[in-house]
Amino acid sequence: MVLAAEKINNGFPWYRTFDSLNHAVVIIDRKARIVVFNRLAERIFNCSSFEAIGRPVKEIIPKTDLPKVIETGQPQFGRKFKHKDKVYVCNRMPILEEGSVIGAICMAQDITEMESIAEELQAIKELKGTLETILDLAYEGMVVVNREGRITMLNQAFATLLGVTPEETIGKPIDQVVPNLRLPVVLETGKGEIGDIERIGDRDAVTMEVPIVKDGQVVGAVAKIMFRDVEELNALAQRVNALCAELDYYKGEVERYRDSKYSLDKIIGNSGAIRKLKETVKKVAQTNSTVLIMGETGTGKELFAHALHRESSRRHGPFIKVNCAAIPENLLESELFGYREGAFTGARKGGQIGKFELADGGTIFLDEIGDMPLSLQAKLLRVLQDKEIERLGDAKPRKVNVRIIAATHQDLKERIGRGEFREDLFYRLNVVSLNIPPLRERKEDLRLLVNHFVEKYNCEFGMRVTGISSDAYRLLLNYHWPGNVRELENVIERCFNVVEGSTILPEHLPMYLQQFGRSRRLVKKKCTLKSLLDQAEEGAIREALEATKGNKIQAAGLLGISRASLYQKIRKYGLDRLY
Ligand SMILES: Nc1ncnc2c1ncn2[C@@H]1O[C@H](COP(=O)(O)OP(=O)(O)OP(=O)(O)O)[C@@H](O)[C@H]1O
Repeated sequence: MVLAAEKINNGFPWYRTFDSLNHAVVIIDRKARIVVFNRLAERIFNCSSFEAIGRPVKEIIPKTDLPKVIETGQPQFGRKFKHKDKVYVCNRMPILEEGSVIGAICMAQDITEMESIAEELQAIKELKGTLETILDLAYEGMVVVNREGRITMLNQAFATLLGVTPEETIGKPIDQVVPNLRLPVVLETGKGEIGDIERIGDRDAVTMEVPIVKDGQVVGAVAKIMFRDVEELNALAQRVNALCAELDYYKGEVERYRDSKYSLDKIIGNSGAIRKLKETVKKVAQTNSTVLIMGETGTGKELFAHALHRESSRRHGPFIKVNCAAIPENLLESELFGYREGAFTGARKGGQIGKFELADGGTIFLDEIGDMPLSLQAKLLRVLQDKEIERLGDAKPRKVNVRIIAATHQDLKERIGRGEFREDLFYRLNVVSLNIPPLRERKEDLRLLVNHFVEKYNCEFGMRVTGISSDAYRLLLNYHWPGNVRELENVIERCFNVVEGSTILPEHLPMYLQQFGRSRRLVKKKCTLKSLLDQAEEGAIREALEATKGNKIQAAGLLGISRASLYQKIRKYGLDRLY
């Protein structure tokens, strides 16, 4: 820095003092020409003092107001200005000599950092204000204490419970304000306590108390009221329990009804009738037509209904089965169509969705349709025509996108004749019909079915039965199977309970089957009682020997006769060559 009037004051370079200040200093004379330009000024305005001194200040700092100070003689304090991304604050003052202005001085300081700190502080202040408002408006009561257990914050909700104002509690020890809270213990142990029931004001509240930990040290603690009243919690728990129970009920219902278990390949049978039915199912599955499945009990009607659903484009939708015969008549309507809340005494709150709505986008299987009451038949007819349902007690029609498959073991024409089934409904349902013949009319399927069930029960029982003896099979073949495939399956399952070796023998079959075989033989031959008894005895001995693989001791045991007696009878019937 160079000074215009050099080295006065005993040669001490006093002007150097300006360089040691952490302010930028610019001094001008009466004509606004620069006389002092210190080192910081040089750096800020990127101009050396050598260049600046003697030049009009406006040439070096065009925006400065310093000449105005000379004009007015008035100082300016705390003026902010920006220069190259930095913020400065400056004071400008006139320099006086004997009352007249002989120049002016400007001292500027870089406050960029302070500015950003101030901005941050402002943001924090605003955030604090917002948080305070949130805490005060919060429904839950909240209180914060410092390390000493003195209250630093208590929100309005808590204050209301205590009947005080938040302000009057600040700074007070927590145990004086809320004696029952366990905050002092939490401060001591550093462990949170959640779900305690504590008396606050005039009620038992459920609280949560947790320490505030900073750098591993407990610096305070906070308590929050989770439920103002235990009763509130009880009510909530009851509500949650009720909702869970309801959810379980619906989950169970959906699981029970939604799943269509059987595909076409699960239907066993190679008879012409079964093959043709499978072909029809594949074709019909591509349409939305209503299907009526007819057949005796146990012929596999439900199996075909499942397979039809699985083959159709609705396979990802629900498959809902309704057994019209199993549901009491007075409940069937609400079961099928649902009901509105308050539709009848005992109706669930919120009403209930019916099976038709549950099947939306999928298939509804109306099993035992022949048992549907006439009043409901009329309603079902409307659903078939309009594709919409009405919940019980609710006149608002609801569109449903459902494919209907109905099944019956009854002769519907006969029922129509007796006035028990609507003819118009029969024709609406019978758009496509599948007639499943009884097992006795397709005995060629018997072998496959037997093998299938033997395999199934081997898996279920963990056994290794390889098959059925020819005698036993003959008995099955001769039987008329009134219960069809279901009955056959039951017979095989029963055999698994009694079979000992790897083959199912006649005596493993139920007695009625064994007797059925014999009585048919006997009736055909028109024998005398004596010969009938002999035949029965011979048959029993043969079966016992077959079952025991010729072991006479075991066979005698099975028949409940002595070994000697068995030998005698073997000889009598000429069986000694065979066994
Ligand atoms: N072709 C088949 N292949 C394999 N299992 C079959 C067959 N037909 C029937 N079943 C079995 O027989 C039992 C009865 O079948 P399903 O319930 O489908 O008969 P249904 O005709 O609907 O009887 P119902 O009229 O009594 O309701 C089931 O266990 C089923 O798995």
